[in-house]
Amino acid sequence: MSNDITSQSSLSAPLLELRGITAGAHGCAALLRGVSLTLNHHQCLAVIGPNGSGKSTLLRAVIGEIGLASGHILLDGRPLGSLSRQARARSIALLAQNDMPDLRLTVAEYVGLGRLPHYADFSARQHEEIVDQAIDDTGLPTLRRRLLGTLSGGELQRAGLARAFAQTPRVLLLDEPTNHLDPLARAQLLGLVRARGIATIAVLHDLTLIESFAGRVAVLQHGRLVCCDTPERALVSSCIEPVFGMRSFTVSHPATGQPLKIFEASLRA
Ligand SMILES: Nc1ncnc2c1ncn2[C@@H]1O[C@H](COP(=O)(O)OP(=O)(O)OP(=O)(O)O)[C@@H](O)[C@H]1O
Repeated sequence: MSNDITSQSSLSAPLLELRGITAGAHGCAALLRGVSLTLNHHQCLAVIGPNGSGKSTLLRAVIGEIGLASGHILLDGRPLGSLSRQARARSIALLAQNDMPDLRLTVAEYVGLGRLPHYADFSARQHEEIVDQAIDDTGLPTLRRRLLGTLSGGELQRAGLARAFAQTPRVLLLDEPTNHLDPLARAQLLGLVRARGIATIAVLHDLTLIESFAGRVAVLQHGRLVCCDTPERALVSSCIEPVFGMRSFTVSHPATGQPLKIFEASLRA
């Protein structure tokens, strides 16, 4: 086993690899079934799928909140399970869907929590600089001393992203990070993530944002991976319609002439 792992650590190996993982909450049928995925350095992978298809479960399995019934998760070719909690927290940050931070914290205090896994390895000054940078990068410098309880939903979302940035992870996991955000703010937040260059897995519901954000898209249905490909190839009717019940069309952008995907969604009672 150890030889196998060593040989995985070459530069060409993916940063994160899920090999046939099956996982579920205690006493439940499997919520993920044989999912295999790879995430390369600096790559953005979008995970899409209907409600309840296992997207959050996938992220929770990667951070070790949910145990695997079978399969392996490797970081740089090493089983994640062989890493200490601290080593894992230094490497992987999660911005969860229903993060409930203590609303009495200031933005700076909250973002500073991202430094905890690195606490002993940096001076107070260095921690402060990293926190300040994360706050600046997410456009929150004027809110540094504000209590979380006074922020709007979108500001709170950006503070959560700043905390994840401050953790300086190698892999960033984002669970519906554009919730609560207006259309411009959604694009801005995903732009911030891309610009950061961290390998990222983001659960997204807004299919129109994916092409400009992600290099690959994983489509989940009933806990199974039904497709993982480039947005161009994955966001087509043959993949999308059986999963979401809606069609996808590629049209020519009226201003730029670039291919543009539109998704047909009809209201259903
Ligand atoms: N602790 C648990 N116990 C029982 N069932 C669970 C548990 N956690 C998740 N589930 C079930 O697992 C399935 C997948 O949940 P998950 O949260 O991963 O879905 P999702 O794709 O992220 O959904 P959404 O888009 O609604 O956020 C759902 O049917 C959910 O009810």
